[in-house]
Amino acid sequence: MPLVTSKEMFQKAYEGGYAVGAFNVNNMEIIQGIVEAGKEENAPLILQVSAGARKYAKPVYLRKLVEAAIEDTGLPIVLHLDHGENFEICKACVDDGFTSVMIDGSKHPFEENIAITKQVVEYAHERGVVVEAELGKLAGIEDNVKVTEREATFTDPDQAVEFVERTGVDSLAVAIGTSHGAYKFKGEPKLDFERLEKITKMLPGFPLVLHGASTVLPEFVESCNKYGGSIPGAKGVPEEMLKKAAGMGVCKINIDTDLRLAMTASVRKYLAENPSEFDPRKYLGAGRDAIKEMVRHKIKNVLGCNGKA
Ligand SMILES: O=C(CO)COP(=O)(O)O
Ligand SMILES: O=C[C@H](O)COP(=O)(O)O
Ligand SMILES: [Zn+2]
Ligand SMILES: [Zn+2]
Repeated sequence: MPLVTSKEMFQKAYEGGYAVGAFNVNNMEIIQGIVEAGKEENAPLILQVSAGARKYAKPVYLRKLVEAAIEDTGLPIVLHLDHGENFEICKACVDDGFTSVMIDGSKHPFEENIAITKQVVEYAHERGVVVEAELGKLAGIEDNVKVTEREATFTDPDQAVEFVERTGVDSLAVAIGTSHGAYKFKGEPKLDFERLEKITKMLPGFPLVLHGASTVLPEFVESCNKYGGSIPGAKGVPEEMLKKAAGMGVCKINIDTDLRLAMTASVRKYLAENPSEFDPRKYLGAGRDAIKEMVRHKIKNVLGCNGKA
């Protein structure tokens, strides 16, 4: 099975009322943990690479690791660029063999976002690659740029329809109250489901994407803090809300922070409990196992994409 696009994946997910997990990858252990879980659960997978990940690992290493994951598992896997900020990085990834790219023009005014998205769609579609765009602005941290809650804006449903029609984009990330990182809510978690419902009704059959969708499970935060970490007050999107969104046209759910927490908690614990151990395979192996368990949990208990490969 070669790399696939998300076209058919999203269609099946939309009709089935479930979502496909899009997991951020940065190194071999993360990739192996994710695909081992995907294989055991027979789930379709989206592996996404940010600009920061490309810088950290070098593009060729990530691409070859994902190729290895496909050869190893035989799963349908989408290789996706996460938050491409301009045409050039999207083009580089299309040319590099990615099957999906995100052009994130959400920080630009509406007309500019349309123009830049159209340019990417044109280039990508000619080469059989699908495109995700973003409308509305999420709060939180992205590539070290902090968008404050005041600067964040929710997606306007009328604009979403116009945006999709004019750009020809394949999926759209919407802002309904989620945010990137481990600090998503100060008080009670709340998402604007009325807005989501409106968008879904006005764009029937069209796949939507939810960014900033980590749950920040308390046991992992507690474990980080117990073994020398300091991440007080972290809070994410409750699992029930993610399940609800998956039944409302959201076909792709982005998860990065929960992987980071799983890996960090397990590495901290391993090193704290085994102070004389210095073989990186031991603690990175513990990190890989934790990633695998986290992804299995997401696939089975939150996304509902188990058995859908
Ligand atoms: O949206 C994301 C990647 O694009 C990840 O969101 P989290 O920070 O909630 O994991
Ligand atoms: O949305 C952002 C993702 O979590 C990727 O984060 P990063 O830019 O630090 O790799
Ligand atoms: Zn964005
Ligand atoms: Zn994101």
